[in-house]
Amino acid sequence: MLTREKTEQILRTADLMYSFETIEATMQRLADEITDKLSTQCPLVLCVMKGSIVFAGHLLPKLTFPLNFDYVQVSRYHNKISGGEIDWLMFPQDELKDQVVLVIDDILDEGITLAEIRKKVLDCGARSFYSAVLIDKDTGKVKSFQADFVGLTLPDRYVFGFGMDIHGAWRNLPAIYALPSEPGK
Ligand SMILES: O=P(O)(O)OC[C@H]1O[C@H](OP(=O)(O)OP(=O)(O)O)[C@H](O)[C@@H]1O
Ligand code: HPA
Repeated sequence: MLTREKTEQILRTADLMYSFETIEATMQRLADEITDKLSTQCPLVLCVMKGSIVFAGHLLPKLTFPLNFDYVQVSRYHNKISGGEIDWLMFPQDELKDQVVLVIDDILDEGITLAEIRKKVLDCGARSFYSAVLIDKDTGKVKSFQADFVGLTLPDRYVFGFGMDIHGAWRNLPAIYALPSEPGK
């Protein structure tokens, strides 16, 4: 875990990428798009913990149609800033058969996490799979996964805030920040 001093220093040297106001407006647009597509289908909405807790908390009250809710918990970054193997910590496999599933995640980076979740959800018998992400990171590479609903895009920098962590910290920030860009990027 980071010290308090180091945690505060990270924020002081970071760049603000999206304010709370921008994120809130984006949330309403996403909710409208999701409503257009899924409002008659009583979807099972799965939020991907931990990162999407803040996104889910703001988006769900804007989805004013019948739905069911549960969560998946996976970790691929393990509080680091580059990804590795996926650890499956919670997966509600018994609930998925014949469901229209909407998975909501904070960030689509390399796309590995959501590609694996989609495979598992469909293997468990879901009728269809949709995904909504708050951030789609422009990695400059072809991804194995595209989201159906995308909030905002960001350049290929490590970002945190609004649910996303930096070494486990700052998920609680109401805006999105990026670590200083590396020279040459
Ligand atoms: O597109 P990818 O490169 O696979 O990365 C995206 C995933 O990484 C983060 O989760 P993380 O493993 O950090 O766990 P967390 O949600 O607990 O922070 C984020 O919340 C996404 O689920
Ligand atoms: O840039 C990121 N920030 C936080 N979590 C992440 N998971 C994948 N990429 C990121």
